[in-house]
Amino acid sequence: MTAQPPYRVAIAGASGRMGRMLIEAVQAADDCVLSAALDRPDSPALGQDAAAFLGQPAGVAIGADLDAALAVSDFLIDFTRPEGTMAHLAACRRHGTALVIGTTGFDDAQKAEIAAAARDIPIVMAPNMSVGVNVTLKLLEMAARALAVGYDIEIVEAHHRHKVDAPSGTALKMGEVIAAAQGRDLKDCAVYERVGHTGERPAGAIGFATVRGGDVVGDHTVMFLGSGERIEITHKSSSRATYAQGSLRAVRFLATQSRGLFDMFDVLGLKTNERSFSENP
Ligand SMILES: NC(=O)C1=CN([C@@H]2O[C@H](COP(=O)(O)OP(=O)(O)OC[C@H]3O[C@@H](n4cnc5c(N)ncnc54)[C@H](OP(=O)(O)O)[C@@H]3O)[C@@H](O)[C@H]2O)C=CC1
Ligand SMILES: O=C(O)C1=N[C@H](C(=O)O)C[C@H](O)C1
Repeated sequence: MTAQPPYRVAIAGASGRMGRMLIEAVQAADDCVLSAALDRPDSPALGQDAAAFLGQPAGVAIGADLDAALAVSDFLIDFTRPEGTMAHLAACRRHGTALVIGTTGFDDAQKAEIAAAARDIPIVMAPNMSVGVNVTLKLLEMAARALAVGYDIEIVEAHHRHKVDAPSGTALKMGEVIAAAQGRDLKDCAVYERVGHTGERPAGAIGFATVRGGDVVGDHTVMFLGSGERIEITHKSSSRATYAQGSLRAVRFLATQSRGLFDMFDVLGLKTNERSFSENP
């Protein structure tokens, strides 16, 4: 697609935590206009102005008619739940609408369906749209290569009490990036639970621990635990605005793509041609 500014952006999950943040970001952006705002058919928010919470109405009512919304939009930004995203994906494919997916918690079949849709439409999908987290992922790649032998790896994440999936999409992505940098597959080494008589820690495991409570926006720490030292790499979000700004960067990136599945490394120019662990022992 080659959309020209102002980009017509529809927001799904309009009354959610991220939906509101995205509406505020679109309203503040010079090169975007809010073209539609979507929520579930049974949402009490239907019919309300999408930006009423800002005290400055957008002139766009929150609706549930996906086809009507996409008919007037170039882009859809989706921060909802996996089942919502899958419905939005099918509609975007029908309409040729570019899609930014921030939702987390997809299973393998859903991920395969998203990849298949990307043969027809351009999609950016990332479990974390913030610049800081994506730079952290690059730091983790480097640390994982350098600390591949003799260091146990544990990933600890904390989020607000309303989060419904665990571990977070970001924590899983960190595990994937680390495993890949060491020439491994996370599926073969992830440990998600420990309770009772667990026995000693298996060599090579990548462990996950989850904290839920209060209003924590999103904290992630990766520990590389060796003998006599440990390295901790931490990212802490203090505002959801970073996710919204990253999503708008994804929109601008997609404006020049006709199809394909991209991530925030593509959007931020962080893709590198570093040799893999197996090529670079
Ligand atoms: N990639 C990133 O950078 C980030 C990703 N996220 C992810 O985004 C998602 C949303 O997070 P958050 O905004 O906190 O969640 P909220 O629960 O606050 O908002 C979700 C919104 O989506 C709506 N929704 C829920 N299910 C469906 C459905 N089946 N179809 C259509 N709409 C639906 C909700 O409506 P209702 O309230 O009526 O259920 C609500 O408006 C999560 O998966 C989260 O992990 C969050 C922050 C950053
Ligand atoms: O649900 C959230 O809030 C967040 N979800 C994403 C995730 O699962 O990684 C990103 C961020 O951590 C906030």
